[in-house]
Amino acid sequence: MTTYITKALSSLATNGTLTPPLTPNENDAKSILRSSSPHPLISPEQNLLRLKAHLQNLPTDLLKHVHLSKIRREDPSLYFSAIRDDLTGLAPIVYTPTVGEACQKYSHIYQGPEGLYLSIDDKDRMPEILAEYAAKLSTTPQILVVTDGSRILGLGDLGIGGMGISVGKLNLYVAGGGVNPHGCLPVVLDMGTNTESIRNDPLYIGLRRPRASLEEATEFMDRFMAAASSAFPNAVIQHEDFYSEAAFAFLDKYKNQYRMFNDDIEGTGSVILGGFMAAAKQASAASGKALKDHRVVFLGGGSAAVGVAKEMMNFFKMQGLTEDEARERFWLIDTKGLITSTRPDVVAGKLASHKKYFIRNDTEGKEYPSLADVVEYVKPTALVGLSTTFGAFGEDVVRRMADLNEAPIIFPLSNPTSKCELSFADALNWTGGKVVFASGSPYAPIERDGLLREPGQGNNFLVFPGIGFGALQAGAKRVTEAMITASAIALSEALNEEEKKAGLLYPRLDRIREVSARVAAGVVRKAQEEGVDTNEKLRGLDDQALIKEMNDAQWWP
Ligand SMILES: O=C([O-])CC(=O)C(=O)O
Ligand SMILES: [Mg+2]
Repeated sequence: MTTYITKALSSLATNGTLTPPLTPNENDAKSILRSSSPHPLISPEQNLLRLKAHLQNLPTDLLKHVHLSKIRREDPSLYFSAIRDDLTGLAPIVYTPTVGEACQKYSHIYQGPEGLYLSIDDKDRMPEILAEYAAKLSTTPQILVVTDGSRILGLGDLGIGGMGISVGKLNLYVAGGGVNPHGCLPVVLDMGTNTESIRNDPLYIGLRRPRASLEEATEFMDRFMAAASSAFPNAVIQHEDFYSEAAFAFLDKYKNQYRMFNDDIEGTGSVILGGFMAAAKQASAASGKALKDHRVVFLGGGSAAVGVAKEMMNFFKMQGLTEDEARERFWLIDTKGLITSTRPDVVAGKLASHKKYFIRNDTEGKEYPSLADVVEYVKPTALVGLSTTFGAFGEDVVRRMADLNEAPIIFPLSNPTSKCELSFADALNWTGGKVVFASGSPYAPIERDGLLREPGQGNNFLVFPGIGFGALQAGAKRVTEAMITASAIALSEALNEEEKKAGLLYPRLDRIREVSARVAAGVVRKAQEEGVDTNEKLRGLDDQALIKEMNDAQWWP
């Protein structure tokens, strides 16, 4: 068996694919038969050591990802023991950035089903298919992560390859949130893909048709949401990586109807609000500027950008600003420049509806097409990137941010690293070390001026496991906006003294279980205050007791 897999993996290393599929030879087949009963002398500890040693020998992160996926299917306890043992080291393999490459090559590295694959061709049979699937499961799903693959990280439309992201998110639900792996159901809704190279790939395992229109997709989603909520009545449904228009449309449509939330709009919004609360404090301490006077420029106009900007408005409301005043703190730039009321496409009524909220009315007919123009005009204290454009925060702009600010806040958040607007090293160099930094994908710490500088990772995995787990534990009927904001506040309060001293914006990854329990407790508390909880056992507990309940409910490998 091992030789077979080693051969397959080395073919993947040299060709980048598993083709042609290798067939085990006679000896391999014999060893497969022999290995079917457990070896009496092998302990779980030794298995873990063996897995680590094997991973070290694999030459690329993708091969490590593929090997770990196999282990997860065969032995979830070993898999999650490995992640528990070294989350910081393995998160970049099982999650971003490597999961992005795994989604791109999904049909090439496919080794068997990992969850529920639903096709738009079956849209009329959703209730039967889901009921049948539910009947076959030995445990009831608690968390569903569902994508249509239409906008995977910053990598675009990957069709059925989006399954990789549903699986990746659920890895973090288990490792970070403490959800039982048997309660996790990854789902991909195959509605075609507009990426021609994927459609024409002979190995592609999805529908070879252009992506369904939003109207067709909505019809499918309506049926899926209804059937999934009826087949798994207690589950929380997380929407992931839908393209912006669909993401907003589905969130608006379903948030008051089902126990669901959108991770890119709401999860990313929460995590950046949480990090910005710490960043703004640091920057204001350095500059003496009032917290309410921060000015935030966004590069990007997608679901994550608009979701984050809306969620960040809560920061300014906490400083006493009205909604209109809070909105005035944000300038959004999409592919056509700063979004102004006088821009020709805006005048022509062609602006996507989710961006309309942030149209600037105060630019007196002048347009600002580039980021550098906007920085000169706004003189921002903070720059947030959700543009999916690698290197979009160029040297001139970054140096200018450092001229304008004692401690410029720069958050290049696009994922994976190949789409990130600015590397941590460049951010430090071009600001002379002044930057307050968080990125979406991980960067390693860097020593500078005798200090170890640790970058923040403003990735929604710091909150979505807690949001989902909290909603589940509360038996929440809905996931309300206030519950999302509560998750951000709980995250910001989870920083311990050592982390604050080290200037971190986010808690360290090795405390993720504790942090998720706090986030979950914050979510439960807010659900109770909003009257959407149904779990009476959690009512009337003080904060410490609630956090303990969340900790105790976590699954461990
Ligand atoms: O998956 C991640 O790393 C964060 C995220 O939701 C995205 O980029 O769409
Ligand atoms: Mg996402």
